[in-house]
Amino acid sequence: MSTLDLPGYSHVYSGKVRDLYAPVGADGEVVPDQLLLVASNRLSAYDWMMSPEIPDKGAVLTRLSLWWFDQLSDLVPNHVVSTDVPEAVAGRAVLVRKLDMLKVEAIARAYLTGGGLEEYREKGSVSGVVLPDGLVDGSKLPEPVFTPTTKAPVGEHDLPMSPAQVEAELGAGVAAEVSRLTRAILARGNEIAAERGILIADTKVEFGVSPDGTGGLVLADEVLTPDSSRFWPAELWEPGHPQPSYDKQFVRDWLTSSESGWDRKAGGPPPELPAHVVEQTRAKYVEAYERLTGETF
Ligand SMILES: N#Cc1c(N)ncnc1-c1cnn(CCN2CCOCC2)c1
Repeated sequence: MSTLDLPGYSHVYSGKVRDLYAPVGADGEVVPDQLLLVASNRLSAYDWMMSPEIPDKGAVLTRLSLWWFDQLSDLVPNHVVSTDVPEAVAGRAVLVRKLDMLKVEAIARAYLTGGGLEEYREKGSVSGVVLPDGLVDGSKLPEPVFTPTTKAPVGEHDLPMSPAQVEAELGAGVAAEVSRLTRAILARGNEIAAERGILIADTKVEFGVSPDGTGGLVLADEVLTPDSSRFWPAELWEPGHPQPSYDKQFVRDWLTSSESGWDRKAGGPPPELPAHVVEQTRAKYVEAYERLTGETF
């Protein structure tokens, strides 16, 4: 993964699909209260980084996240400062307030699948919340459930956190507010997305607080994008089996088809994606953005 040489910025961190830079002042010192959040065109599937990248993915998801921040501004303040960013990352980067980030991945689930379904099948509950009997893969939950995890180091897996662990990490008051806001964000997201034919099964958001201790929780990172959430086409929703992913299904279907020649269980890396899969995947990201926002990419 190559980081960019951005004059006026120093590289801080690279995740699977996004990179973080710190602005550097004329004196060569890092500007202490801002960061540049850059969305790449990288795509991960089945825990592998795909090649080639998906053109415009970073720009589409950045625009979508900015749109959601605006839709949610009555619910929670956010970290966005400006989209006045270096030309090299124009359209796919945001200047943000540097926050003290909470050490909890704030996840809420509106539909049961993935790790939540596994826990439900084992315990009849998820993150301590007892659920009705008879739920299956893709079942809609009576209401969004907060299912927090730790923030594991790169290469390790996030681990489920019990309510007691979250309270120990954040304090009872902040823990309750994080739970409330995370569920409210997903509920609002689904109100809007459902009108556009998209179901958001679950989402991961991140909160921070101002380093000077003033104010309350601030919504950071990205919000309600196909990278942070499971997007499902509403017209294909059918509980009882894995749902098609709005944005990654073309990649998954090709990788698991005989055409790719990839044996996922063998443990080796996946092959290069063919052009038609790359193009179809780009088109799905653009379609999600345009259906949700009503704007043309
Ligand atoms: N958004 C945002 C944001 C913000 N507004 N303020 C401070 N930090 C972050 C941020 C963005 N990504 N990460 C996770 C990656 N960390 C990078 C450092 O090392 C630990 C992992 C933190």
